[in-house]
Amino acid sequence: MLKVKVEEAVGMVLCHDITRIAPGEFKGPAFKKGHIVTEEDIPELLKLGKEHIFIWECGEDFLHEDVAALRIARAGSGQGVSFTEPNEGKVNLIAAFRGLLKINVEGVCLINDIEEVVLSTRHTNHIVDKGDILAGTRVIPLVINKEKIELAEQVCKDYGPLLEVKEMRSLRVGLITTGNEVFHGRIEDKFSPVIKEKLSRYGCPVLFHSVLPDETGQITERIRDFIGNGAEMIIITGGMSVDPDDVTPGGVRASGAEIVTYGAPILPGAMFLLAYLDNIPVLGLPACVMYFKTTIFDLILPRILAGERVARKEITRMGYGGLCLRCQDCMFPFCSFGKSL
Ligand SMILES: Nc1nc2c(c(=O)[nH]1)N[C@H]1C(S)=C(S)[C@@H](COP(=O)(O)OP(=O)(O)OC[C@H]3O[C@@H](n4cnc5c(N)ncnc54)[C@H](O)[C@@H]3O)O[C@H]1N2
Ligand code: MOO
Repeated sequence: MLKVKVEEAVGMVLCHDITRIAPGEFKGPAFKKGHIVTEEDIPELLKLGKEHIFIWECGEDFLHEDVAALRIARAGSGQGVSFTEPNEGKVNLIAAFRGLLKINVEGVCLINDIEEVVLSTRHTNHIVDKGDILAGTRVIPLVINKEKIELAEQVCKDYGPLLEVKEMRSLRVGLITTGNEVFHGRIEDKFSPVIKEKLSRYGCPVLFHSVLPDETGQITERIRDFIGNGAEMIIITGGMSVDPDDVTPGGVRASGAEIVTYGAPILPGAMFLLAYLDNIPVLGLPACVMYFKTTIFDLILPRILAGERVARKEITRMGYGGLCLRCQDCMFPFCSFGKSL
């Protein structure tokens, strides 16, 4: 702390509140701790009886907390992320449009490893709406050594934007319902309405829909037909487990699709299949997707619509946070389900 004459304090940072009292009218801080003194403040300060004030020794090597927070926000924000003006030293990062939030978790950890620097975020890979808060950043002291902020900026450079929002586009879907019991009319198809309703939330139209028996050849042929006719994503239900009549994975394999995974460490969703045929995603959805409100489908679909090609390694990492607690009142995404690393 340094005592300086108010006339010499322009550009310097106040290190205590300065109170104004007008009897019966007002009592409160006229100037707040952390305020940068301006030319116009001088007469006001003199009127308040302040000829000297205490300021932080904020030389060339130091940055005001507002400036520091803005610099971290600017360096860490990628496409689809805007940020607010500082408020009491804190800058909020905000979604500029609806989309899939992507966070470079490793980069965020490195930023927080820098002493006195804070970047606090939501979870990655979740859908955010326009205007949603994504993260908050600030530094702990009122002024901070410039080198720390330069280091934070270097981390952002090395790791790419730490936060971005990816736009999701709707895909035209070819839906294949398998199962002899449905095909022969022994039971009513209750799976397709669930899938159609979920897809409609993302604006994805179901262009084609077939109900097929448990026959590998027919499944293979229909996948190819749908793609040939313009389907941008194939969804197949039924026949995903290990019973003799569960032939869907075989049908997908025979189409020539590259299987990313058959099986996923997500409950519900263990019997999930993901494959790509000519870059078209082919999803085999186990019956749990029909029964449970939230499943692996809710974790994978947004990523596909955001244009990501999901690799097996990413699916295996989903085991951490992959257990749905099946709460009576589902609060997803405000729960631990799908909060993988
Ligand atoms: N022997 C084993 N059985 C099951 C296992 C296992 O590991 N070994 N895993 C269980 C898990 S976990 C799941 S999830 C399901 C996966 O089932 P499938 O996706 O193969 O579904 P299906 O066996 O074809 O059907 C299960 C059940 O749901 C009814 N169903 C299917 N499609 C429809 C439809 N369109 N409309 C109405 N009802 C439908 C079907 O009739 C069966 O009753 O497997 C577990 N079993
Ligand atoms: O394998 Mo199932 O977990 O209920 O999809």
